[in-house]
Amino acid sequence: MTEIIDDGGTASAARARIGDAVRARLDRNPLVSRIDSPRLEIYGRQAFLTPEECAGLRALIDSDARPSTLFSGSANAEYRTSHSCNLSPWDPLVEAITGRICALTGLPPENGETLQGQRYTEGQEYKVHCDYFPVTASYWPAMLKSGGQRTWTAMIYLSPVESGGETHFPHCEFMIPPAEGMILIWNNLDREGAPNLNSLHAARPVTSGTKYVVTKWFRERRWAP
Ligand SMILES: O=C(O)CCC(=O)C(=O)O
Ligand SMILES: [Fe+2]
Repeated sequence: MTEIIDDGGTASAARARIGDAVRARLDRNPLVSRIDSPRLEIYGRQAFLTPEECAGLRALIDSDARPSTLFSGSANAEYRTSHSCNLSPWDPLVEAITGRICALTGLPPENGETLQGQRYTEGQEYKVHCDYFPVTASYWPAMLKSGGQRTWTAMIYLSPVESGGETHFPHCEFMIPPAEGMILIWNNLDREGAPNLNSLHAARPVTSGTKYVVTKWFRERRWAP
């Protein structure tokens, strides 16, 4: 019997290569800017989606959103107070936008989890967390089989927010205010392919207005839930 090596928490040449390829591709794109941070690889592109596309995705989220759960499956009233939903990959708008995220990053569509929509009304937030999986978590063995560690996150803001709702990276000492249509792309792993603690982030509480986002998390291998 071959034993599966539980290496999602360590450096890995395969994961480092994914980082290298995405970095090279984004660095070459004149529409994409690297956000200056020594501790985290993070990029942004304004107006990745048109206002009409943002409105279309907001309508899909409004039609299906329910109270968010945490990855562990527990509904946590305190920690992630937004509403969220998985967007159907067969919806033509979702399909088109997913294709564009993959073209932008060069990441294979089959490694991407289902596009998730999220809505935060006033007072709602998603407290500090990492998108990569802790290998000590009870759900890690299942994640290892379903595509392994998460690598890059792509997130698109779908609405302007009057105040609050910034995406805050506390170890990097910056936060990004939502701008309708803007995509943020960050590497949850470091250059060696190990989880990067500095990718810790939070969605700060919305203080006025409503915030909508879609998030796509990519795995190191084909996602097979
Ligand atoms: O809404 C945000 O600004 C962050 C969302 C987030 O962290 C996530 O979906 O993993
Ligand atoms: Fe996150």
